[in-house]
Amino acid sequence: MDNLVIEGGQPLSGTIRIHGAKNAALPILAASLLAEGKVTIRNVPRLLDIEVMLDILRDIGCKARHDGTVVTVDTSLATSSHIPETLMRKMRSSVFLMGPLLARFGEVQIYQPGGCAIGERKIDLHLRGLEALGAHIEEKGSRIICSARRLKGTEISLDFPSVGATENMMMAAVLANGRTTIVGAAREPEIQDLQQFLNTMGARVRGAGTDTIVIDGVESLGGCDFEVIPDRIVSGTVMVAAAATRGDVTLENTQPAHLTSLVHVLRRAGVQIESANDIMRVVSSKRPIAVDRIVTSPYPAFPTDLQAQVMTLLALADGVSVIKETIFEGRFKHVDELCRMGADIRVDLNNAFIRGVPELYGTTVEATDLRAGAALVIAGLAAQGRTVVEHVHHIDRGYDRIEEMFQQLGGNITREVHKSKVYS
Ligand SMILES: CC(=O)N[C@H]1[C@@H](OP(=O)(O)OP(=O)(O)OC[C@H]2O[C@@H](n3ccc(=O)[nH]c3=O)[C@H](O)[C@@H]2O)O[C@H](CO)[C@@H](O)[C@@H]1O
Ligand SMILES: C=C(OP(=O)(O)O)C(=O)O
Repeated sequence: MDNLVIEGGQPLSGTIRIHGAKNAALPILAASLLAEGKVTIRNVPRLLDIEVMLDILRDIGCKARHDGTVVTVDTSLATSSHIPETLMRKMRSSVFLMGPLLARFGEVQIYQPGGCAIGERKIDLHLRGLEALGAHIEEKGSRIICSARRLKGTEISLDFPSVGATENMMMAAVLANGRTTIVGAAREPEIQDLQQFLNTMGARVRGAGTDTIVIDGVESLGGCDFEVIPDRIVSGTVMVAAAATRGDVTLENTQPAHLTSLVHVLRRAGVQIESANDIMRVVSSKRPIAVDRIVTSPYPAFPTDLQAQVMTLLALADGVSVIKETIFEGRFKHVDELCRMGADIRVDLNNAFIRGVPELYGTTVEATDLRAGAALVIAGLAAQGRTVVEHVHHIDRGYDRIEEMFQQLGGNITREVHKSKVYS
């Protein structure tokens, strides 16, 4: 397993182009299964989760290539709707295959998905939604078999605006008979991107970005050429890193409108931010100011996927900040590691009380999940001395070579590649 080695204390500066969004590309790749024809998807980042999704598509008979940032998928030879447990368990997003495979083959066999250990992450809303569309669902241990001759449009009401369940319902409903209305839908930008992709293939979906999505089923979908939106969480990570190192960084290929809640928090912390079109500039020369209360909630509120990174910034702030995590119960695993670097953070249930310290100090820390890992990289870049971040494979799920991204901005960060030992 690789490590990242960081010599901290240098302000980041320069310009960086933000890669495509993991959380948009993954459901879009799954949705490509709905097409009769070849699909070209651009701005697809080179990430572990994307590789796993392409491996699953290949395993069920599709042809899939990833050249640079362009993915081509030909689903005409897809023959199987059974996903092996080993592949299902490699990431949470394998669950996105359920809706499209059911719509296309009338049957799907999957297993409980894997993913980062950040909380319970049930899939009951996905299953209940498919049942409402007429699917018969059988659960045998971790194996789940869903079947339906043709799904039938209906009204689905989500108790919680789950991103994945909203996306799975949209993908299942596009080929259903009649109209489906999803009430209480998630409103994330990635859902709007999925709507755009489905409509480019010939679907009739509207309402994404609001809490009611209406899908009029069509008989078939065709191939298309589509470009994925920039990754707002990668943008946010870079912005926080610029602020934590008191740097001056310009982001290109970003979407300021997707980052409003983060911009508010950073401005309250005293960070200067300017934006125009798809460019943002983040400048900070002073110690950040504490932010009294941040609450993670579904979009457009503050995203859970930026909670850990912002906690690193506030660990260096002047004063006491409070962060409440309402989405995942296990998303404070970075706290112990930040404390090992000198942070003063106390957790009480889902509240973190962060008493800012003037400096963090480099040491060896472990990335326990994707965004916890990103937070530790930011801490390492801002800290005095040398930080080693272990278990980098978690970070590789969501950042395309994070060390190169920060090297471009002057960060002193390198990867130690560890080849597995061969025992004779
Ligand atoms: C690939 C992708 O897009 N991942 C994102 C997606 O994950 P994901 O789609 O898994 O997140 P959800 O919005 O579904 O989950 C939010 C909450 O709902 C609960 N829940 C969800 C589904 C369900 O059937 N039952 C249930 O109880 C979850 O346990 C969690 O507590 O949204 C999360 C919340 O913004 C982000 O952190 C992830 O980065
Ligand atoms: C939790 C995340 O992703 P996933 O849903 O793919 O595990 C994330 O991107 O921070």
